[in-house]
Formats: sequence, structure tokens, C-alpha cells
Amino acid sequence: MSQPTHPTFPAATILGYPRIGPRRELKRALESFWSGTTTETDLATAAAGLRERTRTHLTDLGLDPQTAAIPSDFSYYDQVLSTAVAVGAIPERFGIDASASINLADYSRLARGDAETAPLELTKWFDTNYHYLVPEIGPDTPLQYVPGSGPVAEFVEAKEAGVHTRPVVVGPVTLLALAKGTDPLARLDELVAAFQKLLVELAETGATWVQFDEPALVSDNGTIPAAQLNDAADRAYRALAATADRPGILVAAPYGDLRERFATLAGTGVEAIALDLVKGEIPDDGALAQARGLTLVAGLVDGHNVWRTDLHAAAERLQRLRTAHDGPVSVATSTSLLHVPHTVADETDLPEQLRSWLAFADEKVGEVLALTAGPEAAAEAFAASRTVRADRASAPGVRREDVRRRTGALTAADTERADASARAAAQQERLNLPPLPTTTIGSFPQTSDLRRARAQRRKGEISDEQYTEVIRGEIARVIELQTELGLDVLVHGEPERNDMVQYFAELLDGFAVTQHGWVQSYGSRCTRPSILWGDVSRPAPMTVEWTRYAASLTGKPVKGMLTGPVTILAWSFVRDDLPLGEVADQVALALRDEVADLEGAGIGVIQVDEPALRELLPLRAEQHQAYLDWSVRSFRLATSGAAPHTQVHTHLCYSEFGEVIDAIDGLGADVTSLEAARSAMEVVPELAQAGFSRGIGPGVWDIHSPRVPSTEEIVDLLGRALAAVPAQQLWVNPDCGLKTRGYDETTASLRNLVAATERVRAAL
Ligand SMILES: Nc1nc2c(c(=O)[nH]1)N[C@@H](CNc1ccc(C(=O)N[C@@H](CCC(=O)N[C@@H](CCC(=O)N[C@@H](CCC(=O)O)C(=O)O)C(=O)O)C(=O)O)cc1)CN2
Ligand code: MET
Ligand SMILES: [Zn+2]
Repeated sequence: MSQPTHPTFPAATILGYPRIGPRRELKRALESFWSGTTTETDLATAAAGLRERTRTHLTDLGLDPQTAAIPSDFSYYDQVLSTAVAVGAIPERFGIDASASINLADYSRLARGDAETAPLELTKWFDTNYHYLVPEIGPDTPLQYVPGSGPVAEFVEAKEAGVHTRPVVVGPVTLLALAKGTDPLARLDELVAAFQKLLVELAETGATWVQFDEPALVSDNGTIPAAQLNDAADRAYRALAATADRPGILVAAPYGDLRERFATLAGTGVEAIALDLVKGEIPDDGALAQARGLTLVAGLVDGHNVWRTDLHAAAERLQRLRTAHDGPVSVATSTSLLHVPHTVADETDLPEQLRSWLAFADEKVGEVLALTAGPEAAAEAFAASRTVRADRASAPGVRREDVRRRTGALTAADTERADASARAAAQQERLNLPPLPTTTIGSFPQTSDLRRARAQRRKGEISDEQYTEVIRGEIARVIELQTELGLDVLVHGEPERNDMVQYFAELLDGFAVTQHGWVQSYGSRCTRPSILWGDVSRPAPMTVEWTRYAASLTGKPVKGMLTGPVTILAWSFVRDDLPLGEVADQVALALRDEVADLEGAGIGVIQVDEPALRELLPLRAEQHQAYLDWSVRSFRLATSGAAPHTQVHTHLCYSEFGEVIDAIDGLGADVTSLEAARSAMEVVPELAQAGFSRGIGPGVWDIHSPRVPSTEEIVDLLGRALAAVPAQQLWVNPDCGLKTRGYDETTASLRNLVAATERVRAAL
């Protein structure tokens, strides 16, 4: 069989670019479409404008507009959803014709659900704070390529605008590895057949290269056993490579190391493989021998963090790869730039020195180009890279002896509390809670009034005193609402927090925050990850006044609310010059002081959220234990200064808990609330089997959807939980905080939650 020939792969490229827009244009366009303020055409026009801007901008930054160097990787909501839709993998319950192009209302319905239909499940994308929609692929799910799909339309749009792009889709192995349903892998051949049609259509429209993202191949955390994954990669790419008329195939493996799967892919007939050389290693000579003639795309610029690249070190590795590999070597980012903000140039409020250490998406394009040009041609960039690294190493605040002395003096005793049953007795005596206590996870709806007040304070339009009054007014309203609803453990509602991590980062030393550094978390929702650049300490209490005020308004217990060390690290850009465990200890000690101050203010229940505990779990099994050791230890360090009669809660969400069940137990919290509603409480028996004996609050209300759960539904969920754990262990709460919900559904749902609890209590 004659191999198709393909134009040379571009020397410099990126694996993807942020699609939300430098001022979150896509967010605004989506949200106004969803609210009915604008039409589908308005949304499509806004998106086309963003894509046009991206192509022009990347061209201006120096990527070649003619040789497939510019990726076309747009998605209205999520790239996994968009790929699933392109191959027609749409669950029947949505009543959508999977063989035709989907409209944006239906596309949105898959992501968001509606009154009758539950949306696709949302979960974490590898070890990032990005969330994808879980494809549902069972034996009967339709799988057929939809002609004129997103990747083709986007390629054609760019071509007509004079830019020859490289379409990016999620690869077949990753799509199935992430899917739920009975044995998704059994559908591999049909899925590959659908992708073959995509390849043919792309070739017909003139595409020369296509990128398949296959991050599942760098992980062994998935549900598919390693051998099967390797075999699937082999089968899928042999078949794709055998497609008669097709573009060149680049398989990208971001977030880790392909290991033995590199040789597997190399043997399939694909033309190019992109390696994450930030997280992974250069393949050994034996593996490279099998890749002779292939293009290797060296991911040397970190797509997942914001520090400027050490260009000399990267150039040295590039040279090593060029020497060892018999074939072309290109330069790229290690991952899509989806995880970093657009540009440092917008951050005019950052201290100049810190700013000089950073590279966001646009600056990373410059680094890729400098590496491609080499140390001589790009002498200035190389010199600057050296200067800023030296400057960073010696800058004040990066290393603080007071902070290092305190972490250096820690002992095992600092992570131990009194015996759990003694604690439980002391807490019950103090709190006197009914069986099945009801509570919420912390935040109440973030209204536009609150966000506006924060924006006004930032611009100096209202004073700090006026802002404080707005927040106190909201706290009083939220306390009154919870009292009226009859909840048992109240919260202040977190109205003062722009974000559960950024809020703390703004109050801790060692962090900086950005003005425009928005990064997509899911759909239209974004965060501005903080930058943890130096040693961390707490100059003053951070939450005590708000909590004390809330507690002064009620006789019921009010839960203090903190974000845990692991989550603060996971949702920030963290310094790369100190082991994560040491950074976590610094953050934990700051939180430990906050716990002590909350206790001092008379607060008897304190929740330390760790929703990101699972997120940072390494993608390779042999690294799990070391991670769980430091992460669990840092949580315990933050919380174990609490007196026995202080009830410590924790909260986890947004993931499959299976692999971290023992770690959840290891956190040692008196009460643990977890997301559970969509999975019908399956985590409760898992915890019970693992011997978990402290309080459990499995979520009974899926707060990611506007649907109000009925009283009967909640009674049913509580019944399932009670089948696995004794009543005295069970708490009743929603899946997560309510900040993204409105007040109507919040009030109605909490009313049903309390009514259901009363019904179940009466039957105990
Ligand atoms: N960091 C983080 N990661 C997380 C979560 C989380 O809560 N935080 N939760 C999980 C799910 N992910 C989520 C991520 C974002 C949001 C979210 O609601 N984000 C908000 C922004 C939150 C925020 O930073 N708000 C700021 C800024 C708000 C804003 O847009 N201000 C306007 C002006 C406002 C006005 O005039 O009305 C502006 O700057 O232009 C504030 O409240 O102060 C959004 O996209 O809309 C929710 C969940 C997992 N990962
Ligand atoms: C993503 S976990 C959120 C926990 C936080 N306390 C809240 O209620 O919003
Ligand atoms: Zn949560």
C-alpha cells in the first residue's frame, strides 16, 4: 500500500489556544443567548468574530498562517462534547437527530439539561481545573459521522479567510476512555469508522494536518486497563492511518508521558506525535528507533503554568532530541494553552518584577518561536530568559526565613487530633444537633448586586464601608432565609468571596492576583487563578469578622468556611521552584491560624473545603501514594489545631472518589460532605466498606442543574444512604455550594430538603 505523502509539519506550533476571549467575549455571548436576550445568530456571529480574532492574532504573533501551524480548536462549550457531537454520539433521551448538524439550543441542552432532561455529567479533565462533559456511549448509542461537522466548518471558514489551520479533535481512544456506558471500548471500530469519514471530508476541503488529542494515553487512572488502552491505540491509529485520502495525522499526548505507548503509536503509520516534555521525558533510543522518519513535536513550553520558560534548558533538551531522533523535530507547547490567560500585557496592576517572570498564552507563542529560532537567532529572548530566572531566585519574598523556620519545625504531633469518638461526644454536647442534621455547603447565590458592589468598590465608586454594609445585609438575609427554612447548621453564604481560592489569595502574602487572567473552567464559567510566587503567610485573619457577624444573628451554629491547602494550590498557578508538599504546608499553617482565630470568636463548626483533592492525583499510579501523603498531611496540618469540641467538616466534589476513598478517611474530618446526587449515593457504600465511621453528608440535590429535586426524590436518596450507614453518621446537604444557582430554585430545593429530612427522621 502506498503511503500518502503530506506537507512537512510546521516547525513551530501550539496545541491549542484559549477560546473564551481576552475579555470573556464567549462567556457573555453564551450567557445572553441562554437567557433569551440574544439569538442563535448573534451567538454564532460573536463566536466567528472570536475565531477570526484568534487567527489574525496568532498570525501577528508569528505562527505561520499557511502551514497548519495555527490550530482550529474552537468549541462553544467543551471540546469533548463537540467531538462527541461530530461523531453523532448523542444519548437518546435528548430527542435530538444525531445524524444532522445540531443547533446551538440543542448543543446547549446537552451541556445544561432542561426541566425534563438531565445534562451530560461534568467532570475534571485529567489533572486540571478544566471540566468536560462525559460522553455516554453504550451498546446502542448512535455513532456516525455528521457531514459538515464543527472541525470541517471551522477549517473551511479559516481557509476562506486566508488561513490554513490544523483542525483539532479529541481522539477516539480518549473519547471512549472518558465515556460512560456499558463497555464503551466495544464501540471502537465504529467510532474509528466515523473518524475516517471526518478525515476524508477534511482532506476534500484541503486540510493537510489534523490533530487528535489523546491525553488518556499518558494516564493509568482511567477505567480501561493499561493493556487494553495500548491495544485500542494501536488498532485505532492503524485504521485511521490506513484511510485512503486523509490529512497528515498528529497524535498529541499532553499532561504526561506516553511511556510504552509512544512506540505503539509510532508503529501505527501516523505521521507525527506531540510529546509533553514538561511532564514527560524524551523517549529512549530504543523507542526512538521505532519512530524513525516520524515528526516529533517537542512540547517544551508549559501550557499549564505561567512561568517563563528556561529557554536554555529547553533548547538543550531540544538539541538532545534532535540528535537522538532520526526525523524532523518541531517545537510546541506541552498542552493546549486553554489553561492559561491570554496575555501578561493586560496585567498592568501586577508588580513589574513579578510580571517579568510570567508568560501567558501569547508570550508562550513567543517562547515557542524563540526556541525554534535557536539561541543565536533569538539571542535577546534567550538572554532575557536567563536574567528573569536569576532575578526571580533572589527576589524578596520568594524565600522567607520566618516561614521556612515554621515549616521546618513541624512534627507528627501537629497533624493529630484527639480520638474521634471523644471528639464526637464533645461536639454533640456542645451543638446538640438532631439526627440527620441539615446544612448547606457554604455559598448562597452570588447575585449580580453582589458582583456589582465588588466591581464598584474596585473602581472606587463605593467606599469600603459601603461595601461592608452590602455584604452584611446579604449575610443577614441569608441567615434569615436559613432560619425560616429550618436548617440546623447555618452558613454566612460567602457573599464577600469573588472565588473560594482568589478570596484567600488576595489576603495571603506570597500570592498575586490578575485583573484579566480569566481561564475557562467549564462552559461559560471562568476563574482567575491566583499566582503563588513566594513563601506564604497570613498577615491578618481572613474570614473571622464575617463569620462572627453571621453567628451574632442566630442561636443556631454557624459554620466557618475555609478553602483547604490542596485546593488553594490546585486552583492557582504555583511556583515551580519548591516541592508542592512544602508549599502546601505553608498554606496549611496560614489556615491553621485562621482556624484558631475562628475558634477564638466562638465558632464551633469549621469546614475546610478540599474539592480539588482528586484533581491533583498524579496520572500515574506509582506516584499516587507520595501525593496522597503530602496532600492529606497538609489538610490535617490545617485542621488539627482545632479543639475536640470544634467540629471540623470537609467538602469534596466534581470527581469520581473511588481512588481517593482511603485518603478521604485519612483527612480525619468529623463530617465529610460529598457530591453524590447524580450517582445515586454510590459513594456512601464505598466509604462504609472502607471503614469510614465519622459523619457523611452525601449530596441529595444536584446543584449543577436548575432542576428542583422533589421531596420524594430526596427521601429516596436518603433511604439509599441509610441502607449503607447508620443514621447517626448521616448528614443532609446539597452536592456543592449554591453560588451558581438563583434564589428561586435554591429556596424551593432547600424547602424540599428539609421536608424530606423531617419525613425520614419521623420514620427512624
Ligand atoms: N477557582 C475555582 N475553581 C473551581 C471552582 C471554584 O469555585 N473556583 N468550582 C468548581 C467548578 N468551577 C467553577 C468555576 C467558576 C465558577 C464561577 O462562577 N465563576 C464566575 C466568576 C467568579 C468571579 O471571579 N467573580 C468575581 C468577578 C465577577 C465579574 O465577572 N465581574 C464583572 C463585573 C461585575 C458586574 O459589574 O456585575 C467583571 O469583572 O467584568 C466577583 O464576583 O467579584 C463566572 O464565570 O462568572 C463556578 C464554578 C471547580 N473549580
Ligand atoms: C467547589 S466546592 C465549593 C465549596 C464552597 N464552600 C461553596 O459552597 O461554594
Ligand atoms: Zn463543591
